[in-house]
Amino acid sequence: MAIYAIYITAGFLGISFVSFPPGHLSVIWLPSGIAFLGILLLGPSATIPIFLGSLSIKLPYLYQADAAVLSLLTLTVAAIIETFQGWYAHLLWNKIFASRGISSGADVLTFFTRVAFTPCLVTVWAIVGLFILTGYITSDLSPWQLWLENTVVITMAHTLGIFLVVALYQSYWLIKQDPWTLKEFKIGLISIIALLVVCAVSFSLSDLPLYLILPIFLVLIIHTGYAGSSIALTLVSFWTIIATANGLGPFVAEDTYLSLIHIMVFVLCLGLTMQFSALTLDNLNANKRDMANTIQKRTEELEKKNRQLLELASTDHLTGLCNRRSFEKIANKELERAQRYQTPLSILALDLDFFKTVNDTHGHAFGDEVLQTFTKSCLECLRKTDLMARLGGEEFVVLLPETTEYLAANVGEKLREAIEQIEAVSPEGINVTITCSVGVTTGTMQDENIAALLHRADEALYDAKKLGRNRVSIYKRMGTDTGVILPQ
Ligand SMILES: Nc1nc2c(ncn2[C@@H]2O[C@H](COP(=O)(O)OP(=O)(O)OP(=O)(O)O)[C@@H](O)[C@H]2O)c(=O)[nH]1
Repeated sequence: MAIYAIYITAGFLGISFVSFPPGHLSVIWLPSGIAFLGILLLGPSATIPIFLGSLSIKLPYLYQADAAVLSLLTLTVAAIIETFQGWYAHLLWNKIFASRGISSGADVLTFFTRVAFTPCLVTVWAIVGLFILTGYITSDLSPWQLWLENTVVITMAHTLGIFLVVALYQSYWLIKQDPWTLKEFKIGLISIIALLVVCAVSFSLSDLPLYLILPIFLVLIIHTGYAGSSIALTLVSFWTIIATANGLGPFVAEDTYLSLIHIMVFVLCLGLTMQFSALTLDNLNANKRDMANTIQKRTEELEKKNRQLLELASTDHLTGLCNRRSFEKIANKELERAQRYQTPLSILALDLDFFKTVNDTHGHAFGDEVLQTFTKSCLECLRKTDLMARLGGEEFVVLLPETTEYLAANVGEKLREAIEQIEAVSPEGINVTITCSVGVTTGTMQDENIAALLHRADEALYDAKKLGRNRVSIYKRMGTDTGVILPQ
């Protein structure tokens, strides 16, 4: 019902406002576009209202009471041909554009020639022939000339009808999918008003300002793309047709057919050029956006990979602790800070006792498990501000900021006791106890870097091993080595 109402409204408006005598040749036959769109959207069920609409529009003008049967027969055949035109156009659309719509500059040309023009070309000559044969279109011209002129003009009218309706429909969807921003809306509105003013001046005072529509269209294309330029095209087309039909503007010619051809060529050239440019620009902008998104995505991926690499480069893969490289970097900073602010800083060197035996007896994989359990137990005893690292093999170190030598020794003792409690079950089901030796030292103002502390902690650790293992040993200073200036 809605299709029927829209179809006959457009048809009667076309006939009354934008038709030229004789024979009510509409310049742009919008019903052909509505028929196409109706069938495209609603399927076969739309053919009935379109057929009835086509019949209804022509009835008041072409029905002759004295030849009622012939009139009705002619109108029915014409309505069938027009309905077929919409059906055929929808078939072509489905074949070419169903999946992508009109989405590039080249598509505009393909759509115009294949979907809008071809169905009109194969149907209009028959309608015109029928009207000439039945005497509805007459003139002084020879029948062939009359047929040719009318076929050309009406084919173009129907083609432009499909072209403009589809452009408006696509614009509607584009704006619905991606609504205009306030800026786009303002620019679109101002440009369209400017176009209408230019048209008004051109059609009433002088033809010259008509050229101004080109730069205004350019602004519209840049800011509102295909959607804005299609809306403007429709408005300019109707403005042109109404003005010309009223004898105004540059398209008025002595011969009606010439006027029609002028308008059609104008609308056609303007439409194809603007839509081609708009879609090409829209695609360029879309590609630019895609490219920016891809670059951003790739950059984020790269940053993530870099972070992972950095983590891998600074972490020991078995225990998840810092490796020597990252430990030294952090510990050197801590040492500088301790020396600068005169705060205590100590380190512990830890080494599992007889770990080689564990490996040799129960296998390397179990040895790995022991190293992980050892790490976990140590971390549970330490503060978040302490830093434990694996320097290599079964050699570990703990950095204890804000911790004096005495307190560090206590921490070492706590760790030693915790490790002693570990009961690891070997693959053979044997409970394996482990112990560790700990060397303790604290920072001095003379320490140039953390390596000096590591060296002393190692010496203390060596002492612990020498004294029987499973014990904590504090580095003993002697002679020149007594410069402990950091608070104790
Ligand atoms: N399972 C395992 N073993 C390791 C790893 N890194 C080093 N080791 C082993 O740790 C053992 C260290 O042995 P040694 O340096 O002789 O020391 P130890 O047997 O613990 O004896 P002391 O330190 O004198 O008590 C060697 O057998 C190494 O193969 C590792 O990542 N996983």
